[in-house]
Amino acid sequence: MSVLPSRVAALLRCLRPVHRFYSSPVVQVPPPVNEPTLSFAPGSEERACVEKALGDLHGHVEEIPCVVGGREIFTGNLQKQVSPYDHQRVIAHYHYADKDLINEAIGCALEAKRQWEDTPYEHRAAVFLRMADLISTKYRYQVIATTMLGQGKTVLQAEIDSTCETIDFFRFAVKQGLDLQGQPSVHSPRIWNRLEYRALEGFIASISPFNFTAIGANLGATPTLMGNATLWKPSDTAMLSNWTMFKILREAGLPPGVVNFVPAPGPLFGDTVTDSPDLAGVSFTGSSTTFKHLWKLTGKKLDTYKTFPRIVGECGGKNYHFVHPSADVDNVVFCSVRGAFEYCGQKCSATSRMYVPESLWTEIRDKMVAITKEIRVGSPEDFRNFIAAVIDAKSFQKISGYLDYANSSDELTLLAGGSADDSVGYFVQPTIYQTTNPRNKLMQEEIFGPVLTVYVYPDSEAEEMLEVVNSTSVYGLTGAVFSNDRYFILKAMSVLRHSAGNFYINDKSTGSVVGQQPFGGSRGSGTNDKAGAVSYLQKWVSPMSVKEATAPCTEWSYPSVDQ
Ligand SMILES: NC(=O)c1ccc[n+]([C@@H]2O[C@H](COP(=O)([O-])OP(=O)(O)OC[C@H]3O[C@@H](n4cnc5c(N)ncnc54)[C@H](O)[C@@H]3O)[C@@H](O)[C@H]2O)c1
Ligand SMILES: N[C@@H](CCC=O)C(=O)O
Repeated sequence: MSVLPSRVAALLRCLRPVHRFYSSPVVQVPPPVNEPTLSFAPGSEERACVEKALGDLHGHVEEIPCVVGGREIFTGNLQKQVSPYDHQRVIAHYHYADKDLINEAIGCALEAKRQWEDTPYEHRAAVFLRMADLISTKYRYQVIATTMLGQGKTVLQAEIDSTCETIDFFRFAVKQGLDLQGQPSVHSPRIWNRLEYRALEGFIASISPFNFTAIGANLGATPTLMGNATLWKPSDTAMLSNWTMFKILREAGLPPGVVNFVPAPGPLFGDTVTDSPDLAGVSFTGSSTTFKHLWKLTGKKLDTYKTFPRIVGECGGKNYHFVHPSADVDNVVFCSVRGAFEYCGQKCSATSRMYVPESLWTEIRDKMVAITKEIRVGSPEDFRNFIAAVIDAKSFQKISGYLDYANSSDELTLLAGGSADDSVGYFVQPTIYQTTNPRNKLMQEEIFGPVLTVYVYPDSEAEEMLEVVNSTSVYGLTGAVFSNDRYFILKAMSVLRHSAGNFYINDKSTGSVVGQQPFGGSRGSGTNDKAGAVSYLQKWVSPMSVKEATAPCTEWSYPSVDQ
């Protein structure tokens, strides 16, 4: 048979438009909406429920095992978790894993992953939707109470974190996980192109911080939505709430070994997981120091891995409020008090440096100082208190060190607070300093406590000050500009472009909401993969392009080759 006709046909095929097919999702998922935040106002039903849940925990000391491949393991290396606002009150004993158990957990994760990654997306998603519903209903008050007790959150802070944000993480992830599985829309004749969204090859080490129960749950569980298996190392000081979350994952039907709950000393865990050739990813949230250490460890061991581990890290911040002379004073005052002092300044996004024009300073100072003096500090179980204690002795000492330095520095004037007392709990008074040096270390370093430092600038230098804001700290997490001058806002956004991953206009630097303001920063604040967004989930898939020919190849040469 002559090759010419088929060559001509091939040529004609090249000239014809390619066929296009439009794919539709195989399944649809319930459209996610943010979980409504309950008020816990006096007399409300939810107030009564949370009081009961707190009452149920009185005198109770939870014993927390490691859970590896679905087996609860009580190693006997017992640690204790205390309540930060009453450090004599032990709320949990937890068992530390050793190196061998961490390695066993890696083996279990790899084993469990085989079946889990072959499980269709909708079945994995169903578990996540179930987890969200269990938290929203049956376990809402238990999750809140364990977060209040263990991490010292007031009821509203526990609600927005441990229930609302966790629920949002899970429900939005289900939708985002589907959205990210886009398919090629162009197919040449007799070719079908597909993308298979594989889990990563290996296991994921999820290492979470103390300050958000939701972050623990998100780091521990969410990568598994895409078919992965994790080792979740919770923070020592968030153990009780994180254990409560883990039990909910289990009850929702997450198969054994998909998430392995592995309390362990941080450095031992870090060293052991990075020693494994099967390390496929690190999902970390915590301090920049710990993250850099982990990154260096993986870098040093890079030649030992089967694949390049994905490294995601969300870290610290030195978040600012910049006030322009055109700003609304009361808005600045209320936002700054909340931004700086809610949860004792222990949100990574907490406002900790502030720039105020001379013309507004007297009014802003007087109002902020008056409110700060009114703030009640004490046990969150007493609903009159606005903030409780900082997380532990180490943090208390670190913050006290900053107060000692500031109280004796010529560059800083104490306006409110400035004292701390750890006789019962780790209490630090909400504190405001004014500095004469915009680059004083209180304007640069993350303190992670209720300490706000203010620099007052001449009104005429507002634009020049933006560069000072931009270049003062190594972080780039959150920041806010308060102004009613649109051109100034525009200018600020340009100069401060890389100073914040979450930028606020006329609002506080804290309080991002999943699905609305994807969260994360760059510079020293991390890899900015945006928790709660599709970009975070994307890190946990390794797409495979599949090209399938639906008819055989009929020739080996080209029309351009003369016969
Ligand atoms: N950017 C964000 O989204 C975000 C969110 C929450 C908290 N944070 C940051 O987290 C910090 C507070 O959290 P923290 O005090 O729990 O942080 P941390 O760095 O002390 O601890 C975080 C986790 O790392 C573990 N760890 C410690 N050393 C380790 C090692 N060598 N190897 C492996 N794991 C190790 C800890 O046990 C803990 O589980 C603040 O800096 C805050 O800004 C950032
Ligand atoms: N989502 C939180 C930050 C989490 C870090 O601690 C906020 O925006 O306040």
